[in-house]
This record gives sequence, C-alpha cells and structure tokens, in this order.
Amino acid sequence: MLKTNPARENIKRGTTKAHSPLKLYNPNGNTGSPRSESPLKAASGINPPPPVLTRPSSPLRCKSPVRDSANVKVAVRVRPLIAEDAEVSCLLSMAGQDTFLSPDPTSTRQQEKRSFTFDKSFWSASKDSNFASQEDVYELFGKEFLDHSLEGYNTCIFAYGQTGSGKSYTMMGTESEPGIIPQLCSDLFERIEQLQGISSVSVRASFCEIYNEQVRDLLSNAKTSTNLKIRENSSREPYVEGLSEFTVKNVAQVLKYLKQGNAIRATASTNMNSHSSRSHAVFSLEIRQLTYEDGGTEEKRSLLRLVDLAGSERTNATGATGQRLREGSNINKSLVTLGRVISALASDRRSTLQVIPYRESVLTRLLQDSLGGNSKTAMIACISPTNYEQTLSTLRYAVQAKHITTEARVNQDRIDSEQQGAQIEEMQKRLNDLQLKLSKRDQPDESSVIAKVAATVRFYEDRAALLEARCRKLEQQNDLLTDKLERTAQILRTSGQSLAATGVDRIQALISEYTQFGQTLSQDRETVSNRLDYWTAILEAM
Ligand SMILES: Nc1ncnc2c1ncn2[C@@H]1O[C@H](COP(=O)(O)OP(=O)(O)OP(=O)(O)O)[C@@H](O)[C@H]1O
Repeated sequence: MLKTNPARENIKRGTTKAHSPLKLYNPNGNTGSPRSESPLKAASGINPPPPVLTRPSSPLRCKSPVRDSANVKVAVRVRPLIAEDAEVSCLLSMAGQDTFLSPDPTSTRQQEKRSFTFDKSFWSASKDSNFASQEDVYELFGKEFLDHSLEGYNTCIFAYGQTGSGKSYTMMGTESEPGIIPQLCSDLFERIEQLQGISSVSVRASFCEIYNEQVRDLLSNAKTSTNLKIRENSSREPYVEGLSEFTVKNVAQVLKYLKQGNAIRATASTNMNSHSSRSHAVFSLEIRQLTYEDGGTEEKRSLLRLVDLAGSERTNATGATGQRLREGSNINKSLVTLGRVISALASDRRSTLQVIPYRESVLTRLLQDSLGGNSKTAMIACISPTNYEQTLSTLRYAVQAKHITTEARVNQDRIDSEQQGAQIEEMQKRLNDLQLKLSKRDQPDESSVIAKVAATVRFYEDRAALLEARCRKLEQQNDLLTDKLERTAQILRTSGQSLAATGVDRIQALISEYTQFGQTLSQDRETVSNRLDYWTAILEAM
C-alpha cells in the first residue's frame, strides 16, 4: 500500500546532496602506500590518519558529564495597547530589570504600587527609549539558550501569560517582525555554517500541540497523528510516541515546517484576541554535533524546546460558549497544573519525597524535564498593560518560576573507532533481518517495519554526517601540510639546497598517506550515500 508521508520526502530531500570531491595535494602524482607507523607526526605536528573503521569491540566511553545547576531565567514583556483593550490607562512601567504595577483602578482599597525584579523587563511602547524590539528580545534573552544548546545542554523557552498578552507575537512573531523561534532558527544555521570544518551538525525538527489534553502532530495529516501518547525513554525522559521528525538542512526548510504547523494549529477569535491560540504549541529541535578527534568521535546532543502556551482566560471576558468554552476550561486546567508544578518546584520547604504533580496534565508531563530536570530553562511572562488582576497573577507566577533550579548536564559521549565498528556490525545484522522481512509479502506488523526502516535511514544519515566531518578534517590537515610544504620548498629553492636532504620528503610522504586515506574515506562516503538513497527509497515506497 502506498502512502504519502512528508517526513520521508524530507528525509530524501535532506540527504541527497552532492559530495564535493576530497581535495588532496599530491606533489608527485604518487599516492604511495600507507605506513604502519608514521614517523612523521614530529615533522608536521599533525596526527596521522586513523584506520578505517571495521572491527567490533569495546563499550561506549562516556565522559563524566558536565553539570550545571541554575535557576530558571525569567523575563517579563509588556505588550503595547491594542484595539481589543477595554481600558486605555496603562498600569505598568519598567526601569532596568524592574517592573512596576500601579494599584488596581477598580479597587476602593488603599494600595501601594508593586515592584518586581526579573532577569529582564521588556517594554513595548515604540516611542520610548527603553523600547525592546523583537531583535532585542532575541539578542538579550533568547540567544543565550541557543548557545547552551550548542554546548550540549537541553534547553527550553516557554511563553506564559493571559490570553492576548503577546505570547505568540513573542515566540512566533509575524512575517515582518519574526519572534524568538524564527530568529533562533536562522541564528542556528548561521552557527552551523561557522562550525563547518570543526563539527558535523544535524538538526531534526518536530512540532506538536496539546489541544483539549490530547497531543496532535502539527506536521502530519495522517489519521494516527492525533491523541499521541507520551512515553518515557530509557533515560526516563518523556517524549511523544510516533511524532514525525524532519531532518532540516537550512533555515528555509525549518521555517517552512514552522509555517505549516502554525497553519493547522487550533486558533479562534474571542473577545480578547481575534487570533487566539486554543492549544499549547511545542516546537522542538534536536541538535547533534559530531566531531572527529584522535581516532574517535565526540557526540553532543541537545533538545531545544520552544513553547507557546495557550493563554489563561476568564469566560466572561472572552465571551466563550460551546466548543470555545470547553477549550478554555482545558487550557485553564492545564495552566493550573503548571502553576502547581511551578509552585511545588519553587517551594523552600520542598522535600525529596514530595510528589510534583507532573502527571496531572499532558502539558506538565511533556515538559517535566524542562521544568524540573535536565534542562536550562527560561520563561517569558507576557503581560497586558491594562488588566490588573491577570497581570498580577502572571507576575506572581513569574516570581515563583525564578526560584526553580534545574540541573542540566552536557549530553556528550565519546565513541571510539572500535565501538563504531561494533555498531556498524550490529546494524548490518539488523539490516539483513529487515531485508528478509521486506522480501516476504505478508508482514505481521507494518508499523514496526516502517519504524525499523526509518531507524536504518537515520543510521545512514549519521554515518554520512560522520564521514563528512572526517573528510573535512582531513582536507584541513592536508591543506595545512600542503601550505607548509610549499613554503619550505620555496625557502630551499631560494637557498639552493636539495629537497631530499632536509625532511621535506617526510612531509611529502605524509601528504601521500593522507591522500590515500582520503580516497578510502571518499569511497566509504559514496557507499554510505548509496545505501542511504536505497533505504530512503524503500521508506518512501511504504
Ligand atoms: N510586543 C508587541 N508589540 C506589538 N504588538 C503586540 C505585541 N505583543 C502582542 N502584540 C499584538 O497583540 C495581539 C495579541 O497578541 P498575541 O496573539 O501574541 O497574544 P497571545 O498571548 O498569544 O494570545 P492567546 O493566548 O489568546 O493566543 C496581537 O495582535 C499582537 O500582534
């Protein structure tokens, strides 16, 4: 049965790039034979090329993880007055990190002006000197979390606030005024560009919403893409089972998926917001960096979560009835649970035995790690300039969030060459098994075969990325040597000395060695690329 799945299309598109041939310098046109032991490291100061990976053996060597315990970072952003505001007097002011809330104009009680201090306070009246643009919000608040992600930490930025307070504007933004998510994506691909030659970076995107307490895939139209279940992986981290993931190679691709997901996200018009989000949206990027070093591979992984929550709302203010009312009460219910989780995590009297009510809503279950575990987390509290009660409630939430401490660790492994060999062999066995299954007509469980083929494609994507990183490293080393050789030869020619007498021949030999290794690597790269195409085609046809 043929089904179309954009994920597979993407996998295909994302991986069939043209290979640049490995540029290697060979002064004599002679590749020479590789030596068993290179005497040349001292001459060049550069390590000789490692052997091609084939043999199985020792276990994965994990570095002891770098940990960082830090408080949730909290910023507050007030939006400007808009047409939907019933009141016109602004109750807020900001100075530096401080936010001030004037007394409730509808209360007869004597009240003081309240003040709150956060990591950042962003003001939005464009004529004021402390106006913070979308770029400012990203540069001063969002960017740091991209840095952490590239260091290997899981990160999360979530926007919280009442309906119509500017969460979607802050996280998604508009075409002309992009918010944190599109700016971060574009920055990410610029950073990947800068890492070229150092690491090979792969990015996968996924996008889901939590609507009426059910998880729905925003990047798939398949019937099975609603009511997805949250499961725990072997490290006890929650994930959405069956959520489609896309390999993204550039900012245009990632923005396309963001747009596609936003287009089907549940929104509706209410009295408070003509384009109100009726669901919590979670956009995730999985970033993997592979760096080839000293005969092994360093791998850093991070999960970056960007969350645009639905807004809390008062039924009488939104004028909701029927379906809108049901949505509103589910939104409020999950936000109340989020509030209880935040309050429990922030509590001074928190004991290790205390149960944090993560499981009481789908939202807190999914964000469990981001809120109280292995993540560096930020909250941007969005507030309206006119609504006293809701603004005060949001600011109180934000104050509690500041007291949450998460313990993030760098997700880093080192896999040595032998371990890679073992993985390749193990995968080869599984592939033979899979090929056998595919050749049989009646497959017992189609979805498990699809999952296995998808895992195979992923495996070859990883290998292709790794070989790419090694080829680049080799190219760099070769360029360096070639340069050295040319400069030395020039000096010798000018001084009338013979090349053989000086050790230049040793550099030449090393270049030959690299050349041959580069050719083997290029062949490996070609084989992996062909296998990747083969399995991608199978996946597409399923
Ligand atoms: N900082 C800002 N500058 C200019 N306009 C803003 C700003 N913040 C919000 N707005 C405008 O205010 C309106 C409501 O914002 P938005 O839709 O982002 O709110 P929301 O908190 O996501 O609401 P909901 O929870 O109902 O989805 C939109 O028209 C948006 O363009």
